[in-house]
Amino acid sequence: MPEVIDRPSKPNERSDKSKYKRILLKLSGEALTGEQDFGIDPKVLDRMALEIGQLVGIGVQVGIVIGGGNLFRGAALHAAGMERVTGDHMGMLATVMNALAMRDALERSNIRSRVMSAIPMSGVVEHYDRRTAIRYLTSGDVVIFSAGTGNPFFTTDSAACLRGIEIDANVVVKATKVDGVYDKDPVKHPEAVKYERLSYDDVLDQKLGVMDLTAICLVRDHDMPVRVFDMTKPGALLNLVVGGREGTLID
Ligand SMILES: Nc1ncnc2c1ncn2[C@@H]1O[C@H](COP(=O)(O)OP(=O)(O)O)[C@@H](O)[C@H]1O
Ligand SMILES: O=c1ccn([C@@H]2O[C@H](COP(=O)(O)OP(=O)(O)O)[C@@H](O)[C@H]2O)c(=O)[nH]1
Repeated sequence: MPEVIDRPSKPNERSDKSKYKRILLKLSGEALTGEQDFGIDPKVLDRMALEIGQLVGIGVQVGIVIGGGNLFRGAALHAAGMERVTGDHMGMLATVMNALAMRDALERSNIRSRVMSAIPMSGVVEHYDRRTAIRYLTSGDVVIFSAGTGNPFFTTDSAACLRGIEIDANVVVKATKVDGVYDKDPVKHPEAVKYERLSYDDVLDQKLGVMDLTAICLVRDHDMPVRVFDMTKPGALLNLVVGGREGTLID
């Protein structure tokens, strides 16, 4: 008999409070640095765990893709003289470290969670398997997808869009340091104007830098909506998931 992988389960019984049943949350590695210069700030992780716990509490299934930019980025290592593919491998391994730290924070908050890796790492984390991931999500576990896509020359934004499409999430939610997509980088241009809503083609045509263009092409081809919001704003994630107007919607 074929395996049933998408049956309703207890955690979803309360998802009527939420606009979405299943989300893919992209967390940037840099956000984990918090007040520090490098690495992982446990205080930031604890706050994120609290916010993710609120979603689980209303029955939302949460998949997470975590970046590695707080530790290593392939492009930066390459610019400093390292071979690019080696640099990208280091970047992907950095995302596994962040995922372990995130799982630790979630579990300290009594939120059941799993880490899967696109690169096999027996004894440390499970190897990514889509059907298993969907089973975990359906049973209410948070699933952290680490090691990006498993391939060099990609980013964790692309990994987030890829996993979001694969697990049939209702939306990809990108957590950043800015509160949405602007007509130009708001960090460099304080006069930049924020968009409430944009089409995929608007982002591509205007080359808006909030997400890499490979990722945008992928979500466009699969009609996967993306919401970009400010993770440093307390309560923003929950507000967005219950249908509040947070950040910018790309669809
Ligand atoms: N048009 C834009 N709208 C919003 N943010 C933008 C735009 N162009 C560039 N950015 C930058 O993109 C960053 C968000 O992307 P993110 O992936 O979280 O950061 P990083 O690439 O440093 O990991 C913001 O901090 C912002 O400075
Ligand atoms: O599918 C992937 C995802 C990530 N990376 C590498 O991992 C690094 C960390 O990811 P990213 O820069 O996307 O992290 P974030 O900006 O979200 O912290 C990247 O710079 C790449 O070097 C990769 O090679 N393939």
